[in-house]
Amino acid sequence: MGGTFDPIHHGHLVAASEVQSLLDLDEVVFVPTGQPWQKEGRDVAPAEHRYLMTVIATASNPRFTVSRVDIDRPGPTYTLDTLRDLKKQRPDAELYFITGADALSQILSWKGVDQLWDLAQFVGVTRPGHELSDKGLPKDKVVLKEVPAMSISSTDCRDRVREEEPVWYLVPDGVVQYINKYQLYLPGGGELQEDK
Ligand SMILES: Nc1ncnc2c1ncn2[C@@H]1O[C@H](COP(=O)(O)OP(=O)(O)OP(=O)(O)O)[C@@H](O)[C@H]1O
Ligand SMILES: O=C(O)c1ccc[n+]([C@@H]2O[C@H](COP(=O)([O-])O)[C@@H](O)[C@H]2O)c1
Repeated sequence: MGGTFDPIHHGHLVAASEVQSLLDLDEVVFVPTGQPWQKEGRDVAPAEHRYLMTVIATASNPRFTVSRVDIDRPGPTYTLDTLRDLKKQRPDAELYFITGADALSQILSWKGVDQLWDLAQFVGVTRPGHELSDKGLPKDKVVLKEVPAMSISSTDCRDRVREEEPVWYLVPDGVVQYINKYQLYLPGGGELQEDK
């Protein structure tokens, strides 16, 4: 499952857990984006913070892992590269790429979309406020799944932190504490050790 995870929240985690169970997947690899080019113009927290929050959020699930392939690759993040890198690391694996309904509806705008279908199956999952559809997508490469509705977005979590409203229970406890520790999403916050 690829995502900017700024921050990772229970919508991501429930979707991943549900797809793991429905498809009986051995592993769900969370892949935080390096430079999410379709989010250019937005302030995105440093990749190391997003990576570490993803590690904290997934640590207790033995089937969840986190990959650095996208944050360690320079330049804009393209799923074409993500899937090629994951395939190199797991040559025998059958890959499934999990996306929410909003991301799936944008997939035709992704780099080299025609080549994506040969690299993985795509699993589109329901997300409140977004229509889940495989219109215009190859039917044999895309599967649609209903997951428990979690009306949570990273945008809302960031806004809440900024407004000093709670994000408890929207994100895992360790992620709340991480956000507080580094003052993420607050003016002047989010500095990493090496920034200083
Ligand atoms: N509540 C949710 N339910 C189902 N899927 C979700 C949910 N939130 C995010 N996703 C999916 O997870 C992937 C990564 O999402 P992303 O990290 O951009 O989170 P986001 O909440 O959409 O962030 P932002 O609000 O900053 O745009 C995308 O495929 C997205 O569709
Ligand atoms: O490959 C692309 O061109 C592309 C364009 C936009 C998004 N994606 C991927 O879609 C996933 C969700 O992205 P986002 O921006 O909604 O967090 C993440 O893995 C991104 O790298 C990929």
